[in-house]
Amino acid sequence: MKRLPKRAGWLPEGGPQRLLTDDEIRLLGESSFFVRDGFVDEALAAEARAEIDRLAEAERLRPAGISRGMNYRVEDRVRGDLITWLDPAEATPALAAVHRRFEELRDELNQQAYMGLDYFEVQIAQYPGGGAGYDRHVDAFPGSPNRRATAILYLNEGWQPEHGGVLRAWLPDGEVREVEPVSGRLVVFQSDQIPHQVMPTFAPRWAVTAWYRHRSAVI
Ligand SMILES: O=C(O)CCC(=O)C(=O)O
Ligand SMILES: [Fe+2]
Repeated sequence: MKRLPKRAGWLPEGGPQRLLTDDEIRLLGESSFFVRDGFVDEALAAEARAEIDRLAEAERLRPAGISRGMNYRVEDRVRGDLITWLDPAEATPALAAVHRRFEELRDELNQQAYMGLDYFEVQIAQYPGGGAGYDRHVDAFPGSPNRRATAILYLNEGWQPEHGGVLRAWLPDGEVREVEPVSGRLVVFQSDQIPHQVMPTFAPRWAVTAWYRHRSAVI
């Protein structure tokens, strides 16, 4: 059979466009953590933030709790954000586009890092300012078949150091990283490996977080 000729501009050199770089994949393996800027462009970030504000105005966000089931409680000294879960079937356009981006990220993590992620859930969180934060925690217990990867996208245009609200993360090699939640920035880490904390926030702070699981995981 005759092979199709290569067409310039059809596929980039080296095959389909990849979302993650080799360095990011390597960092996720070695440090369980990486940060990438520009995961979504400014216009999409601004529109997603506006859509979250409209959800807040419609009182669709509620105080986040800690723990699940019988231990669930709202404890705003531990965790001061307002949240809702993002249902792609009902999402407004920019938030639906953000959801698709997280889906592409899942596919890429599976293809490049063999993470076996089937299922993910996406949470929208807004910290109101006034010193709200989230105490040090891990998103999954080590070795449990629960959350495998966490990806956090920030939507805060014009973030200033005096706004606080950095993500502080303790890496396995002892390094402590501080990440400013600037618009379009994505943080990805292995959910059971990285204790982290949202430092007190003195301006409203928006984040969208995806947690990726394996199909067999107990919810
Ligand atoms: O917004 C952040 O930077 C992190 C939030 C977080 O740790 C969580 O929701 O589990
Ligand atoms: Fe967390």
